[in-house]
Amino acid sequence: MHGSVDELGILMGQILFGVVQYSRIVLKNEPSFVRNPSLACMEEDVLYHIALGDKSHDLKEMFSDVKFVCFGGSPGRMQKFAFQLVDELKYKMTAGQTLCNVAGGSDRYVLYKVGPVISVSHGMGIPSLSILMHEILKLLHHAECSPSDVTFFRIGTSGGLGSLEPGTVVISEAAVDGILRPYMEVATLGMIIQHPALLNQELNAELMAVAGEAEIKAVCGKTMCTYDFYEGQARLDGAFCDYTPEDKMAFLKRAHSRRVANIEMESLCFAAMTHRAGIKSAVLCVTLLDRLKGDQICTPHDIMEEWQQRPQRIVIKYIRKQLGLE
Ligand SMILES: O=P(O)(O)O[C@H]1O[C@H](CO)[C@@H](O)[C@H]1O
Ligand SMILES: O=c1cc[nH]c(=O)[nH]1
Repeated sequence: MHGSVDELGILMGQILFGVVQYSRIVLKNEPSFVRNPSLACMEEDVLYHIALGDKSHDLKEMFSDVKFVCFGGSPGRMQKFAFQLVDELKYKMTAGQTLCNVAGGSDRYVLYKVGPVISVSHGMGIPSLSILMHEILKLLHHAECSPSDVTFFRIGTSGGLGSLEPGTVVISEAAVDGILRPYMEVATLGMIIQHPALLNQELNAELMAVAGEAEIKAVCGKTMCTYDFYEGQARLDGAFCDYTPEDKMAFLKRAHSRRVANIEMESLCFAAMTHRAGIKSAVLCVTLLDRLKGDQICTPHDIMEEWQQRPQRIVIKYIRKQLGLE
């Protein structure tokens, strides 16, 4: 790309036009973990943040049987989830064997594999998830998994809106950004590219049915994904706050009137990147509080632990069904 303003203008026009086309082409295309011709020309692909690589590791041997990838923010939660999978999937380990963090060579994320399931932590916020998503998608590509056979889940926590009893699981029908737009914007080559943040309604219906069977209270609704926990989510308890309690309530009520059921910080990227790859995915987040009633999260730890398990229980039951274990 050359530097003149005119050339840049033409390029922007072409690319911006191309983006509109591009979104449509992606929808018609077969699912694909990667769409990047440069990858084939690289001598080695180093998945730096998960300390794996396509030359340093036999990714096909390690991961070709993966069918489900479960993401969640905290390393501890995803480690516990992995150990729970060992029990629930009746995963056989030889004497003295234990699960190991496959991404242990890096301390950015943890990644465990239990049979056909990956449990991986993504940290907080879109930038952290986005890095991991690129590397997980490339990992599955190098492992020669089939994109139409793999399902991604985000199992997390959120703030609820609109008289949802805390502890309710929200299954996201779509993700919207902090000003309620249904796409993730990525600044690319000096331009803003918009990627639609869509999720799979069929999968959502199956998950709602599974939640019903497990007697876990769950609802479907839009999820607002923000870039910040405090001002981005209209909290009054951040270090800075330039709005009134009335402004906060008016904003949250407006969001709720547009079908927003909960607020968290990764669903937009999760939905946009899985949709772009054509991979089936779902976001299930338990609500930790009703944001129309407050901002601070002060529920006792043991209750919170039990609530956090709820999205995990739904996903485990769904996976067990898919694997013919129930
Ligand atoms: O779902 P988990 O991982 O708990 O993440 C939620 O909690 C964090 C904020 O406390 C944000 O990352 C938000 O999305
Ligand atoms: O209110 C909340 C609770 C959890 N996570 C969020 O992002 N917001």
